[in-house]
Amino acid sequence: MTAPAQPAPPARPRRNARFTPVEAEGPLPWHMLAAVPGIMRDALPFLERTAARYGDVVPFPVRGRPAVLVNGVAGVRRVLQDNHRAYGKGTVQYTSLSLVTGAGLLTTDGEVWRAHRRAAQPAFHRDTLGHVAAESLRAADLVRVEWDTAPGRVVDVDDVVVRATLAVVGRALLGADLVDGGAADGHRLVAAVHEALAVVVRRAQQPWTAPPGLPTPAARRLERARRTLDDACATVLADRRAALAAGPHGRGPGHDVLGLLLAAGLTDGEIRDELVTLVIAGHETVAASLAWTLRLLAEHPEVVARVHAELDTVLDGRRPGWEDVPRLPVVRAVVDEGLRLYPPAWVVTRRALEDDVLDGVAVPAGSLVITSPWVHHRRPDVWPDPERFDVDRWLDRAPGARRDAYIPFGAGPRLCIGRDFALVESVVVLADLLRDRSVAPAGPRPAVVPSVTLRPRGGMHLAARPRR
Ligand code: HEM
Repeated sequence: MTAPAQPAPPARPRRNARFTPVEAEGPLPWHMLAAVPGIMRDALPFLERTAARYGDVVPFPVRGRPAVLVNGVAGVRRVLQDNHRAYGKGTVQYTSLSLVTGAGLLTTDGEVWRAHRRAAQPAFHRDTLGHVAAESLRAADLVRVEWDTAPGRVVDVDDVVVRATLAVVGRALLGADLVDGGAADGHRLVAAVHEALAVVVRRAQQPWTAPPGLPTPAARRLERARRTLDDACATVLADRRAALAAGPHGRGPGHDVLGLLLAAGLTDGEIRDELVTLVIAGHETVAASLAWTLRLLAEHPEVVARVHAELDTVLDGRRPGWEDVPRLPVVRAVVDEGLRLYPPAWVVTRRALEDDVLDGVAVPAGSLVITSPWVHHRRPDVWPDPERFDVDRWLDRAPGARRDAYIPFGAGPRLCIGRDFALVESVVVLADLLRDRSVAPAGPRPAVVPSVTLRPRGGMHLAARPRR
């Protein structure tokens, strides 16, 4: 005899129904209010807690257009890849960034984006990145010199890699020396980028800040920083035009990104926006990744020993080159694992242009959709013991589910144009630095400051030790 069917328990009313039309549980306004000071200090634990408590689609209780945190592997994949046409870049994150970058690849949509991406793409093709490896060795030299001359061989790695990676972007993409050359002095350029981004981040965190155009102190700082960036770009462009007028030069107008953009007929204003975008997107991201990865290595001498064994076998004492990159799987696994735990682009946002359904939840057109590589890379169902720095995740196991749950460079058509550039640079810099040395912590692991990228609070002080 079968038991009589039990009536289904009445569906529990959604506690946040008054505050969001998105039919999933999420925090209530007073939870958000209580969380604000913590979010302002460090948004990452809040995002982690929220995802762990509410699941794959979490609406926030905001007035106006809904805001949803999307954590599910399928949901994030749908936003960035499978249904990418239904999502645009009109979010606070990107409109604030465009105050500095203008309408560059990171912030634009539609035809302008497509045309500029098509024009720039050949400069980033995997087969053309030999010069990135060569420039990365010069970057490693910069770090090496600082390390070898610093008292106690302790340096703020973060400070030096930011300048080193700026030099790589300048020379590899624009044929310009942004650190020691005439375009701008590196410290000033780095300071201008930081200044501009600090204002942008504050704007993104506090949507109630003064409208652009009001002469507030922050607006004046932003304007000064923009002028430094504009001057550097104008110098780079003028130098290239002068060189072209003087006859064929070096890699010519058609090969590096500046040459490609000129050849595609972009206006000076459009080129300025793309150059600022590439300088901003292309150096602090790689620098943050290198700084955190070196810190993880400093805490894991057993992994450094495996790196040393690989470098001894493959390089036998010489410096690494581009052709070595595929032959260094352990170094590459270190880079991949570093990017998993410290994805510099820790949040990626979109505006829903149409109604959609994400992980079974209807998300209306106009919603702000927030995805977080930081949260995604810590899903315990995909990444067992997620906080563990475990390079064997990349060496021993088939990609399986982790392929879709690993998004340090985004996914789909808006995948980072500089992905392979960054990977070549990171592998070559790490291989060259570790060839003859180890790293050791000089103090506790710094706190993470989730700004435009993940910055180490107070810098990243590490000691270099000669190899035993
Ligand atoms: C570890 C280093 C890097 C990380 C983690 C990173 C991360 C990302 C992510 C997550 C996106 C997608 C954003 C979105 O979908 O909204 C992106 C886009 C982009 N990145 Fe990177 N990036 C890195 C290095 C670079 C480098 C080296 C360059 C250039 C030299 C670069 C240039 C760009 C540009 C131009 C875009 C916009 C692409 C488009 O939408 O067409 N990035 N990056």
